[in-house]
Parts: sequence; C-alpha cells; structure tokens
Amino acid sequence: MTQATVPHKIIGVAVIWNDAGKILIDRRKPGGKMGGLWEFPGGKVEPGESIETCVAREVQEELGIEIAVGDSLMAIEHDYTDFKVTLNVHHCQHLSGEPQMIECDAIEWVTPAELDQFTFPEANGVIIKALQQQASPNG
Ligand SMILES: Nc1nc2c([nH]c(=O)n2[C@H]2C[C@H](O)[C@@H](COP(=O)(O)OP(=O)(O)OP(=O)(O)O)O2)c(=O)[nH]1
Ligand SMILES: [Mg+2]
Repeated sequence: MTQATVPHKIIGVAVIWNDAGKILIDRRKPGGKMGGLWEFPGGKVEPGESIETCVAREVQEELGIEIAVGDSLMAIEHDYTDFKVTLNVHHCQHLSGEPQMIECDAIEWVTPAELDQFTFPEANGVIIKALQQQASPNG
C-alpha cells in the first residue's frame, strides 16, 4: 500500500488573558470536520513569518483586537485522520479593542476551570490541562 503524504499545518495559537484572569475562546463556524468546535484563536503561519507575528496577525484578522504575545506555553503535534497539526501556543495579553465575530460564530471569556464546559478539537486536551494546572500569569 502506498503511504500518502498528509498535509502538515503549522499553526500559531493565542491564549489571550484579560485583567480578570479569563481566557478568550471562539467557536468555529459550522461546516467541515472541526466546524462548531471551540478553539483558541489562531491560524496558519505564513512562509517566513515568526510564530509571534502570526499569532498577533491572526488575532487581529479574526477578532479585530490588539494583543501582546508573550511566552510560549507549549508546542503540540497532533495527528488527525487526514492531516497533521503543530500547535505553537503562546500566552498573550489583551491590550485593546472589543472582540468581534469576524471569522467565528461565538466568543466567550472564560476561566481555566470553565474550559471543561466547551468542546474543543482533540489536540487541545493537553493545552487545557496545562492551563488548569497553572495560575494565570497575570492574575
Ligand atoms: N486556531 C486554532 N486551531 C486549532 C486549535 N486546535 C486545533 O486542532 N486547531 C486546528 C484546526 C485547524 O485545522 C487549524 C487552524 O488553522 P485555521 O483556522 O487557519 O485553518 P482551517 O483548517 O480552518 O483552514 P483551511 O486549512 O481550511 O484553510 O488547527 C485551536 O485551539 N486553535
Ligand atoms: Mg483560524
């Protein structure tokens, strides 16, 4: 059997904290395999772009807000059925702007404990566990 080469998506992901110690999550639009699931804002790293620049750009494009991109929380590799992702996750701080649903269906500010009430893609389990085991870097 021929081994097909699966696409590998390199993603910059933002864990955006506000001053109340809450994290911004959004719900992906319906349709497709991950449609309707909640996620941390982010998207594909462009050629030649740093992870930090990607994270700030995606958040501006998807939500229309300004953030400061801080330390890396983790980088996770995950194999989905038909593609592979690397999620490069950074702690971020909300600076300005009211989040808008430019490319998503819903937005919520939640505490780390409340993340359990939302359905995320499979790869997110380890991120959520890490966030629940550490205090907010700003709180
Ligand atoms: N932004 C974000 N993406 C996530 C998370 N968890 C997770 O598995 N992903 C996956 C879903 C997507 O395949 C990819 C994010 O890239 P994206 O939002 O630009 O991509 P997409 O797949 O909707 O776009 P496309 O390939 O159809 O153009 O990473 C997460 O918490 N946040
Ligand atoms: Mg995206």
